[in-house]
Amino acid sequence: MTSFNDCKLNFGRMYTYDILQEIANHLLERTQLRPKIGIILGTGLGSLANQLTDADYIDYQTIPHFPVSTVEGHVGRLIFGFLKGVPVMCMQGRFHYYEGYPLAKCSMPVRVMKLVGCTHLIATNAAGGLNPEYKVGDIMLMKDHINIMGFAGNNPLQGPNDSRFGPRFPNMVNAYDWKLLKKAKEIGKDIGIENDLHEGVYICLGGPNFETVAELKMLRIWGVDAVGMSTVHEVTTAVHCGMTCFAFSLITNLCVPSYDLEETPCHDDIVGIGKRRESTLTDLVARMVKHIHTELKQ
Ligand SMILES: O=P(O)(O)O[C@@H]1C[C@H](O)[C@@H](CO)O1
Ligand code: HPA
Repeated sequence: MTSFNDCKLNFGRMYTYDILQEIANHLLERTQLRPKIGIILGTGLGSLANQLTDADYIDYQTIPHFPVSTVEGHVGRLIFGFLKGVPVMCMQGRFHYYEGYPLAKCSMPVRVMKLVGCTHLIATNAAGGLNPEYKVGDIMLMKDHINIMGFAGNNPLQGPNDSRFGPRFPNMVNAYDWKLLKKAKEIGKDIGIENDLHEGVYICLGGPNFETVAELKMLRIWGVDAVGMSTVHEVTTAVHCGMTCFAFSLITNLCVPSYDLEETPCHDDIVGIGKRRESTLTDLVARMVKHIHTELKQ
């Protein structure tokens, strides 16, 4: 018979407050930096980390209780460094549900960010563009998400609630900070990408398969603009523990609900688009980081 403890393990709830504090303390011993901003780099977006200076690199496998990244394009290390002079904590590689990790484990690093002292989360991802106006290489600022896995009873906050992180029933209205969204649109204009910039609704599916035509048709009716396999559980966890969130999707492929397609999504192409858009994405993130840093000082 399955015991309560087995359930806790199965659902990734081995990440108690004490364990997460142990991880955070371990990290704080390995770096002098005390960042307020945590960044998660999505598929193909990892090279943004190359812009960090005076950095401390901490491989996931050297951190107690940390999982490893198993997906190509996700290096698997934490980087504490300066992005254009602002200290940040950056995940170069994230954890996905399809890798076999429970959602609470996938989003565990967000709680570690919180315990390290981060007040803000910037999450990025590669996603398929379902909105017919989107082009490959566009950026979709996330204004909202649909937590379909949560609808199906799979949520990173499931299980006993530890109120040191947040309330039992957190509010998800305005999960994505509208002031940061507005700022990102201004920055988009400043750097001349306003024609490639959208705001929209993201959905995280379990993956690892891409979607069927029938699924894409359904998601369009639901008002989804971009389809991916991450971020929602990370943002849910961040909002629960009171972090301010900003997130965007790089549109790496088009999700066309048709059976007559010459091209279908492919992971290698998805990784490649991130590399192609590296300088724009770095510029956007760096300017957002600078803005948040300035706001925090006021
Ligand atoms: O980590 P993200 O959400 O950026 O990765 C997306 C979803 C899959 O992991 C992968 C598919 O190529 O890219
Ligand atoms: N579907 C789901 N996840 C994705 C896609 C997609 O088309 N592209 C990048 N991540």
